[in-house]
Amino acid sequence: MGGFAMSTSSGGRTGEHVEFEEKITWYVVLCAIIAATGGLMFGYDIGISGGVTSMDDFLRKFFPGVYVRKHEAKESNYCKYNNQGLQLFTSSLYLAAIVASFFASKTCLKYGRKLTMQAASVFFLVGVVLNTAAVNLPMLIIGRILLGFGVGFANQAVPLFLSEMAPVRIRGALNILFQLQVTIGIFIANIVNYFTSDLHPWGWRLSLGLAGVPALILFLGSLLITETPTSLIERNEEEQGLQVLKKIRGTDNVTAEFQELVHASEVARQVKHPFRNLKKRNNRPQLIIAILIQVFQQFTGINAIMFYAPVLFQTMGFKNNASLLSAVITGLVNVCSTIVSVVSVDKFGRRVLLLEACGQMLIAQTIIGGILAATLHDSNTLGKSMAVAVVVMVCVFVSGFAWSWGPLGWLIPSETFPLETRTAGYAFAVSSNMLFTFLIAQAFLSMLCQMKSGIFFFFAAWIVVMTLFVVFLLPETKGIPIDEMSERVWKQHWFWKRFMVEDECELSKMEKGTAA
Ligand SMILES: OC[C@H]1O[C@](O)(CO)[C@@H](O)[C@@H]1O
Repeated sequence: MGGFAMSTSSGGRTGEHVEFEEKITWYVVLCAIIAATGGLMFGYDIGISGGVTSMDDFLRKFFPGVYVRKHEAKESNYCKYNNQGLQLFTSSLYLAAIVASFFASKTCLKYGRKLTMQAASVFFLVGVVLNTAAVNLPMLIIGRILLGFGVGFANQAVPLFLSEMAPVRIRGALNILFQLQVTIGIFIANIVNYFTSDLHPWGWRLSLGLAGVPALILFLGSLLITETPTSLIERNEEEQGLQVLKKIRGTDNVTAEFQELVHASEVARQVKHPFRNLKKRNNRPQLIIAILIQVFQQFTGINAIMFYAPVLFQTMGFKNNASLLSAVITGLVNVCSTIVSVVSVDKFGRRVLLLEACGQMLIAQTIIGGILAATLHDSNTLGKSMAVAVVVMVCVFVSGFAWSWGPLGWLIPSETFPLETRTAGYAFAVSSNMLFTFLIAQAFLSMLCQMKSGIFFFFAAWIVVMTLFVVFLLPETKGIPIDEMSERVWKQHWFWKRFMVEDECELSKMEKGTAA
């Protein structure tokens, strides 16, 4: 088995340190890249809706009222796109994904991560067909709901798959391949929109139809990849789990890691109701963090920019093409900065990236808000230099987000839950992301209309809150094997350790119960 690096990391579940031998094999990297195309589907969708909703042909067909308003000079730019139906087009996908993530947590547990990914691609493909052929609003929205099922299933299965496959030493990097593909998806979508906006009257159909490409890649690719050893062992296929572990680690010497996985799955098997178990005190730290990190990710205001960048730039007085082009630029910054995260997250750790980015995003949001407040009062356009300054600040904001809250919102929840609550706990992370993505998608244009430039100060205030959250409540998880998090992270943390005490009592009760 080919490998391109040799690594050992410490393992051992009760404080004793056992060495894991693990090569980083090409096979593991290939599986990770294929699985991460789930992120491409999600990202393409995020990027495509903003552009499509600013295309005249699309508006004329499905939202004629908005079309008329867009071209009336008297309407304030801030309110042109304020239409609940239009926002529902963007946000219905996320509503569906909230529900889907809970179903997906069950399929992940029962049928595995791989099958859940395949289901995701099938939902997505059917949704794409409906969207591309849409002749009326219901068809469009039903298509979006199916896409939402696809996204919910993929976002649940893919990051878990990546964290479980990864050798500890590069767990952060491999997991971030998911978010990297999200950003690539957004970027490709921005470029597609830039070209299709000139194809009248069917350019929007092409934009929506091309979403089928990543879904097809995920479907075909998932036939080639393996299930994770964790999931195999969890489903009583221990022998196969052992073989897969040997294959992905590139060595036969996997006994220590295998034993840890078997132990984790034995503990997990005693838990009959993972969702009920999540309510226990000792699971609270992971759950609170998984939810908050996703809520905060959305309250950075990222999707105000991702969904509505073209609309936002038009609000600032950019012409149609200039605003689509600016969205392409921010999309590129998003991809490149996520690569920074891939190479630095396992070196500098999670907290450093999150905190640095908070400073950067706070400055950018405040400056954007300041410029808009100062210049967009009387006229509907920014001067040239101010327009450039806004685009630069949007890039500063996006880059900070892209090497921190974007990827780590998925990474941290996927690496902190013990196996017995992992899929259930992770479903809360996914659904919180979807819920708050939905809220921002649904509310942003109305908020922009009401609060005008104040909306940027609103997001800036949240960034202050999330900085405090990281400083005081978020422990570092870099380089720690997932099944040792409880010992080495939660029980050591100044605040969260009080939640873990009960764990000991319960464990000993449980052990006595099994011994009796
Ligand atoms: O890259 C930006 C994108 O990343 C996400 O936060 C997902 O992690 C999306 O909500 C956002 O649109």
